[in-house]
Amino acid sequence: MVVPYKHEPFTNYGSQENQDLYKAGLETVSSYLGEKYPLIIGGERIFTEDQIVSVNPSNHKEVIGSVSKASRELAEKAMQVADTTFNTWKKVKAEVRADILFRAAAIIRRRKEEFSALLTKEAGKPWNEADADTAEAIDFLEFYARQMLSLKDGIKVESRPGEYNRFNYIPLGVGVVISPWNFPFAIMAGTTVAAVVTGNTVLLKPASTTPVVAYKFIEVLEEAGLPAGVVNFVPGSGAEVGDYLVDHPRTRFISFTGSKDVGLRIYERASKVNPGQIWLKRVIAEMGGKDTIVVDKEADLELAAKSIVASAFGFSGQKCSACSRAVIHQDVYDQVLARSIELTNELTIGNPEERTINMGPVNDQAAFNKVMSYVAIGREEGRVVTGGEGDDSTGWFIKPTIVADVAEDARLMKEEIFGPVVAFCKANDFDHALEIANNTEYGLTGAVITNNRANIEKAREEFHVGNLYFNRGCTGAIVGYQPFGGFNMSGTDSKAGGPDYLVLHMQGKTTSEML
Ligand SMILES: NC(=O)c1ccc[n+]([C@@H]2O[C@H](COP(=O)([O-])OP(=O)(O)OC[C@H]3O[C@@H](n4cnc5c(N)ncnc54)[C@H](O)[C@@H]3O)[C@@H](O)[C@H]2O)c1
Ligand SMILES: N[C@@H](CCC=O)C(=O)O
Repeated sequence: MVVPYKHEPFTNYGSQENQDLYKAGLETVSSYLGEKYPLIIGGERIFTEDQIVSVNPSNHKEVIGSVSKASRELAEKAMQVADTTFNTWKKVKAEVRADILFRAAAIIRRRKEEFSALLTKEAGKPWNEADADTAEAIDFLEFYARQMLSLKDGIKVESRPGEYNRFNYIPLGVGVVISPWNFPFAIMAGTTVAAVVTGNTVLLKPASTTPVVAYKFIEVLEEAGLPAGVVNFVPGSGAEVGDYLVDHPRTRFISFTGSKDVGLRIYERASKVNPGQIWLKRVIAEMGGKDTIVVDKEADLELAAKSIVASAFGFSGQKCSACSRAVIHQDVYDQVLARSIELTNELTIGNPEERTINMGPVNDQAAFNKVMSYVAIGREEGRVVTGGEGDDSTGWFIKPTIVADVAEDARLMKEEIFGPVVAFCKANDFDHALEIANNTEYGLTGAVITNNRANIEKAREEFHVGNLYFNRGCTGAIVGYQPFGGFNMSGTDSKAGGPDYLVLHMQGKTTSEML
């Protein structure tokens, strides 16, 4: 009997014991810095000359590891292995598949601080953010395992006298899982195991700036008993390996999380039926956001400022759910802006290996350049009232930046920045605020801070986002509690961590037997 699902608690780093554990995690990670990692195809370790070098974004001279890079030939080899392994894996009982996930969760729980410390080193996550990423990876394993157990016998359908009808789910085939660097553990692991527990085999292409944590996760799956060939680890260039696998006629589905541009490219390419292909590929695509916190005039203004600052600058604003627009009723705009500036100025920025650091670096030089270019745009489109400076000499650090008095149709209000920059925009009234909140092509998260019940109900109906929160920030969905995914150009709204997610990786089969 499996105990009911409960999300993994976050670690209290106020305790000395937990601080010591985290430091021990950092030491463990330091002991393997700079190692070389192979591809894994059918359990075989393959080293290539061409390598992806993963560096610490807080200190770009520190190499986290060098990971072998798949060529098209190796991607083809991996596809053949995954395709063959599907014939055996699809017949493994759902209980056995689920048990592997439960076991993997237990292994990660035992190595929690090591994984979190690795996320600090490889992705620049402060302790609490790294801990949340690790906890979410555990949650996905625990939640999807239970979901599979509840789906394994199908869904009851009606039968008439003399007839026995059944409706069951069967797996799809080979899935290509393409993951982003910003939740390099949770999203990479969650998307991989959702495909695996439903009986599919996987080619995992992790993001190129965070491949080491993905390799460590594959080791966990192996230790948990996952047979060789079920998950094949094929890091590589998106353009080369990504396109090749997306186009491949034996690819049955693609599970992608990342930017709108790449998501659209995948969606379009996957729609083409290539020679030898006998199915329509399925695409799960979770993409970007331009997420808004709306503040009403009847609201707890301290809560509003705290929610904006935490959602805008948590993990340097590098969450698809991050608040990049604060839309505030004109009557309270000045107060919320002033308090948000004060709170922002209290944030500590630096190498997140130090526990007291609130905000670390951005991901890489490209991210640094992009975010700084939006800061420059912000100077033209509004008033930079705090932050606005960057330093890429040792790591890619950008001060948390507030741009005030931005017009509702400005670029800063429309385009995903994916960094620590938030635009403040004044609304005439609550209806106007909702209109501004909806004026983007995205529709991922949003929050409304208000004490007005009628306005809560209005927003519930009219604020068009996949994840809408009231009187809290707009980040931090919990697996199994707040299924996560967005509308419009934010993706296919697949709702990771939700009750419908696994079904996207399967096909329904009806059998009807005359008795
Ligand atoms: N909606 C969500 O749940 C969610 C979650 C996390 C991140 N995101 C979004 O992800 C983006 C940040 O992540 P990113 O910078 O890693 O995104 P990205 O689109 O640059 O890369 C995502 C993945 O796609 C791969 N890729 C690149 N080109 C490819 C191609 N032609 N074919 C196949 N794969 C290819 C990359 O190597 C990487 O593994 C942001 O836009 C963010 O909003 C969305
Ligand atoms: N699920 C995360 C965001 C994932 C994307 O970056 C949240 O709810 O904040």
